[in-house]
Amino acid sequence: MANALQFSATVQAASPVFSKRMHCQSLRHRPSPPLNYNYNYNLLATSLVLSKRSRRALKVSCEAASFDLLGTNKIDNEAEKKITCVMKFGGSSVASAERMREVAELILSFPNERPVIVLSAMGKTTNKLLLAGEKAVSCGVTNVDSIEELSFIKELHYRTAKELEVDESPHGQVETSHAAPFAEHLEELEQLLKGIAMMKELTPRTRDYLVSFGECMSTRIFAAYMNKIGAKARQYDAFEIGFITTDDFTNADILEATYPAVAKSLHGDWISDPAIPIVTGFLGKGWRSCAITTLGRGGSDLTATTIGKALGLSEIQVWKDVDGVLTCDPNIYPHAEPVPYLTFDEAAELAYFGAQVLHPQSMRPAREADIPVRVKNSYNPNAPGTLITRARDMSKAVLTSIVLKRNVTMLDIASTRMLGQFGFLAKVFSTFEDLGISVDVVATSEVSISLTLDPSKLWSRELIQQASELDHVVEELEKIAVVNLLQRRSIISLIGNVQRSSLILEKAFHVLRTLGVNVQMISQGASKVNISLIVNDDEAEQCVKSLHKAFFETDISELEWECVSGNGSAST
Ligand SMILES: Nc1ncnc2c1ncn2[C@@H]1O[C@H](COP(=O)(O)OP(=O)(O)O)[C@@H](O)[C@H]1O
Ligand SMILES: N[C@@H](CC(=O)OP(=O)(O)O)C(=O)O
Repeated sequence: MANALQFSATVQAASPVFSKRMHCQSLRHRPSPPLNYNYNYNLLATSLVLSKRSRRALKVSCEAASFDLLGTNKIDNEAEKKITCVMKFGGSSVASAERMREVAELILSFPNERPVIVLSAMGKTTNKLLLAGEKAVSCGVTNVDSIEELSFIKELHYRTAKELEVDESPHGQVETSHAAPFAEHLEELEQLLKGIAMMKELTPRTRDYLVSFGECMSTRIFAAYMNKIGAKARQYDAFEIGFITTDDFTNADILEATYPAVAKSLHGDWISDPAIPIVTGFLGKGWRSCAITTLGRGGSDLTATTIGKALGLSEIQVWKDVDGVLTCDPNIYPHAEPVPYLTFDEAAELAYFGAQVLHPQSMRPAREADIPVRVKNSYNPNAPGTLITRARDMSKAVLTSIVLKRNVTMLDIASTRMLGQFGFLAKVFSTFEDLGISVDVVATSEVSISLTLDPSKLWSRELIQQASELDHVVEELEKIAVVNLLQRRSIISLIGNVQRSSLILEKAFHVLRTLGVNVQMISQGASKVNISLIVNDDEAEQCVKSLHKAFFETDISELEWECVSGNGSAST
């Protein structure tokens, strides 16, 4: 069964439902530093004082939610013309003072644009914060100040502020527009790590609160710098301006109420006192918990597309450290090349199946509002980048990109009953639904089903929990089927013009056969842009390299020659 080659349409995991009504609870502010260390930091994170700013944000969110229900667009058209685009800069683009200077210059080099800026945390700050949190769990309260990652983060932010000549701490002074009041965040971060050390536990909720310091500090420093050089800017914490999410800590989804709330906040301020908005990427506020949530790793892309849709902007730009979306991960194969055009479907599939360059959910708001997304390189702004739109000319398109998702768990499930049994698939999928596990790729026959489990959902849990969950899945499925669990598999996704699937498959199987690789499952997505192949983890990289050579380093006419028939058609 493990090697059985099956072919069927992919059943995509159901998209999260966005219909929950926004619950207008009090929007709470970041907790004040504790008066002493003898506290439960979990309670601390929820028992908060409503600041003046939070009360204003609450009012704005509630008004915006009711304004949405009325369906009336109160924002006047003149104002709508003013903000033109959103520009998101990832961690690599704002990793140092020098990079921040270059990004500021880049923003100001578009005098006709009036952008909203979305920033990620500086460089690898998010990883460092997570590591610091892990270390705090076991290091003991008195050793927190010697956590290496904490020192690194402090040093990086103080040094950057110093090099940019912005005040890091307006304590005791009147807060000026070029002050970057992040010193209090660093104090608070240390208190939080002490809280974690005391509790010896790092919950998903605390993890989100912990990583939020990265974006809160980078945006404050950058906004202060913009003001210092005379470009009037205003910093915003996304969780204070209406980014309302589910309470799925570490992987929250944006709720519908976000769009009118964010539009109202940003437009309102723009109209009364225009200044370039500098917004924290990645962060939101849980609609029930009112605690800070994060949108999953790389979530600032989603912040940017959400703002694009909220404000009805004409373009969404995501600035990275590569020349756009590439034909494969450059870390696997350095000869990867930029892809000039993509459809939303292709980009979404590419991101969902593991291309780190875009957040998996980030295409949804752009597609819903039909706003072009441009992926550009902040290190090389002259490179054309990748333009992602609803449709593109597919007449010459064969393969667009190859994506690798590693460390995937595959299940072969064969019914214990014979042919014609109804309800088998329903039972299998309801088991996954009950256990809250989503499925990536599926191939079925009448009595058997092969599928892979979404590692981002499964692996975000603790290791022990993962193992017991997998055991539980197998146990449940064994009530109706013979189950074979296969770990350390990889999904190779061939993103492109599936109207030419015969050509793609012929070529791909020729390559894989030459390598002696046995494909264990194959599935063609209903989206018609993706063919997924499952192979062993240890064979996967070589497969990607060889596939890349065959598809992208071979003259297209050679591919055409092999193609018996099949004109591409425009994708919509
Ligand atoms: N298909 C791909 N195209 C482009 N980049 C890719 C691809 N697959 C993986 N990557 C990696 O994604 C990185 C860019 O994404 P990311 O780290 O999120 O950037 P940023 O932090 O600037 O937002 C690149 O440096 C590259 O190593
Ligand atoms: N800082 C967050 C959010 C983000 O979007 O980052 P980046 O744009 O650097 O991928 C992360 O590292 O996941």
